[in-house]
Amino acid sequence: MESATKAGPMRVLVTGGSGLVGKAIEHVVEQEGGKLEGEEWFFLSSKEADLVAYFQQYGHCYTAVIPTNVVGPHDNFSMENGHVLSALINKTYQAKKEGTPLSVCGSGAPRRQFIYSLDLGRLIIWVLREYKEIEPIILSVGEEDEVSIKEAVELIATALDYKGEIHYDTSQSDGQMKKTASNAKLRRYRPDIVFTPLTEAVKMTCDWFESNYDIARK
Ligand SMILES: C[C@H]1O[C@H](OP(=O)(O)OP(=O)(O)OC[C@H]2O[C@@H](n3cnc4c(=O)[nH]c(N)nc43)[C@H](O)[C@@H]2O)[C@@H](O)[C@@H](O)C1=O
Repeated sequence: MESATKAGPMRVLVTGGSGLVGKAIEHVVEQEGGKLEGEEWFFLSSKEADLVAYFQQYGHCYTAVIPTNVVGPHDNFSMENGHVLSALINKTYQAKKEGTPLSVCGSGAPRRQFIYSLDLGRLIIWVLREYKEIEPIILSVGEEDEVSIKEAVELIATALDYKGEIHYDTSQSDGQMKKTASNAKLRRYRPDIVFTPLTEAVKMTCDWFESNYDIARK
């Protein structure tokens, strides 16, 4: 850590700990233009955020991003502890294969905003290069793009061509009904941004899961 801080100018960014965000950044850097010369990036998971003080001490520029729920390839698709859409993609895939009903936790009524991981990766790279504030920035689709879990389940069923029964298990927790986040600050900086529509994001993630079933985390 100490030698890293002494290596020269760098940007430090605190993100959530999710593996798919790292993969998305890797992909964006490889496919859409590598690191510029002289750029040093350092990512901290939110669990390591206390290290921020360490970087401040050495005068390095840091900031934090706050993404909302994420969907995309390379996530953990575990039915027990995956993020909601990834867990549901795997559950739907298995239900189709086994001819069993799809079981969704809770009523399906809670609402969430989902950002496609590659959109998030692009935004994180923009933050590293251009965003100079220390105050965190929410990286999210708009409030108008919030969907219910039930609507998201229907997108997955269509993408995977699942025509079986969908059971909403209300003995399981709904969690928070809403966590609506405003992307007004992001919009002020980046009025040009066009987010991948959720239908496409879900379809691309389902296609990736089906094609990479053997290697997917699950
Ligand atoms: C990024 C994000 O990652 C994590 O969140 P998450 O698990 O992806 O999603 P959540 O907690 O925002 O919502 C899940 C909603 O969806 C329903 N639901 C239905 N069926 C399944 C299911 O099969 N798995 C899961 N996980 N949820 C299900 C479940 O009842 C609830 O209403 C958190 O660390 C959160 O703090 C955070 O920021």
